[in-house]
Parts: sequence; structure tokens; C-alpha cells
Amino acid sequence: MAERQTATYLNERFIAAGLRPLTRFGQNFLIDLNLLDLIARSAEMQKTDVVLEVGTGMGSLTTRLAEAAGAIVTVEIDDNLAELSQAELEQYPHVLQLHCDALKNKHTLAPELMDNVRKALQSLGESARFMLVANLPYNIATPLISNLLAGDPPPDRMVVTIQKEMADRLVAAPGSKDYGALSVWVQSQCAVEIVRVMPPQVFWPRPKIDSAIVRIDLQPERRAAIADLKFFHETVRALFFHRRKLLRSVTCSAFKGRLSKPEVDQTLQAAGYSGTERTEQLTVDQIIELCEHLRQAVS
Ligand SMILES: C[S@@+](CC[C@H](N)C(=O)[O-])C[C@H]1O[C@@H](n2cnc3c(N)ncnc32)[C@H](O)[C@@H]1O
Repeated sequence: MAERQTATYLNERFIAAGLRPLTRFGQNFLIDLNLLDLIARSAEMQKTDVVLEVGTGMGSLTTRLAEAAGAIVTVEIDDNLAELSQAELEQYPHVLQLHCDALKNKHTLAPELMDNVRKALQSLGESARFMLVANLPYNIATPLISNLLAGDPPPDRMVVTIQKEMADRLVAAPGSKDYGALSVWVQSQCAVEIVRVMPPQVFWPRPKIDSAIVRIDLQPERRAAIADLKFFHETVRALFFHRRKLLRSVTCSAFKGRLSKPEVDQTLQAAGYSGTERTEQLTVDQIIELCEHLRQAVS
């Protein structure tokens, strides 16, 4: 089945089933098979790895994951696609198909995702790694990646297809227009690399924008160095909330009711700032350090 994932084949399958691809579910299927192979290859999976795939679609990437990894948890929101792919994936006993929304809400993953990932990790033993490998529905890519990194365990690796614009934000450097809370949150724990930029024509139907395959590798020692991940995540979001404001002003807004203005000044000064800087000028490591000063000030 996977080898037949061309625009003509998909079109015919959809027409035969009386379906059409749904924009609201980000149903743009990768029809360049070399790129499907590139996604799978870039993940460097082993038979002891557990892979989460969000968006089973017709199962064309899932079969590739099934060949390389020890256990697959794949989730699909669309009733019709869940049924179509089920028939294709029956031959793989180590593929678990979930039929639900991957997100419970914007800030929470559906609990059955990680419950099943944890079970599979346990069954594969000590050396089992956890990966997200997926051609993601673009509308949930940011909350999904952010939430997985806040979770336990976080993915050791993520190889995902996302909007090029989001890929630019993930790799952005301080001072650039794309540098923001997402860049800092992900780079504070991971190494990020753009593997390939892809034009609209490698998908059916064609999206309006360019896409990219990115690889995100967890750096456990960097993650462990952050004392309180939840506090850090919330503070980073708050510090980037008003991009035009100066550091003193955004910190006062972010800590309203928890730190007085003199306390904010004192904390910024102790961290080496006058307050006239802008958050987007600070490096990831500087933001980690500043958040730690703020955490100690409020605790
Ligand atoms: C970009 S397509 C990828 C399909 C397939 N993996 C491929 O590469 O051809 C995204 C898939 O995610 C599904 N999807 C969209 N939103 C979802 C959600 N919130 N939870 C689970 N699946 C979702 C869509 O129905 C669609 O099948």
C-alpha cells in the first residue's frame, strides 16, 4: 500500500470511499516516497525504540516506522482514515492504533498517548528510547512538540514534518525575527536541525506554504540543568509575550502580584541586567539563568 501513495492513488482511494481530504485536520499527504524514507531514515530507529506517530493518515509512514522500530503508537482523529489505515496495519502486531484527538486541550496531551508509550517502553526494556516520528497536522504541531517536551518521559528524538515557518522558529538565533518562546523552550533542552525544506508539490493536496523536516534531539544534561521546567516554560512564554517592551516592563507584568517593582529591579540587577534590554536579545543560556534568578526570588 505504502508504495502506491501517489496523488492519483490517493485521489482514487478517497473518491472510492466517498471522502475528500479535510483541511481542518491538516490532511496533506506526502506523495514523494523518497521523503517518507528520509523521515524514517533521519530518525535512526532501532528495534528497541518506541515511536509515537501523530496522524496515521493512510498509514504510509506508519508501515515504514513498523519496519524499523520495536513498537509504534499511532493516533488518528479522523474516523474514515482510522478505518482505512486499520486494514493496512493489521499485519503489524507491534503497531497500536489509537483513534482519538492527540490533544486533550491546548496544554494537555490525550492521556492515552503517553500511557501507551510508557507501557511500550517498559515492555522493551532499559535501552528503549522514545521518539516522535510524524508528518504532523500543522495546526497542532506547536502544542504537541511543546507539551511532549514538558512531559515525562520527553522524547529522546523527534523527526517531524512541520511548516517551514515553524522550523525557522525552532532553529532561530537571538535577535532574529523568528526567535521567541518556542525557540527558547526547545533549544533549552534539545539540539535542533532542519533536515530538508520541502515545496508544496510533494504533498497531496498541495498546502499553500513550504514545509520542512526537522530533527530535534533531546540533550538530557541540558534539561536536567533546569531546576523547575514548569516555572521555566511559563516564565519564557511570559517574557516573550510583549515583544516590543523592555525587560523590566515585561518582567513586572509577568510577576505582577508575586514581585514588587523594586524586587524585579533587584533580581534583574543580580542577574546582570539594567532592565532596558529586550528578551529577544538574550541567548537561551542567559534566559535559563535569568529564569533561575526569578524562580529563587519568588520562592
Ligand atoms: C499531514 S497528515 C499525515 C498523514 C500520514 N502520516 C502521511 O504522512 O501521509 C496529518 C494526519 O493527522 C490527522 N490529524 C489531524 N489532527 C489530529 C489530531 N488532533 N489528533 C490526531 N490526528 C490528527 C489527520 O486526519 C491526518 O491524517
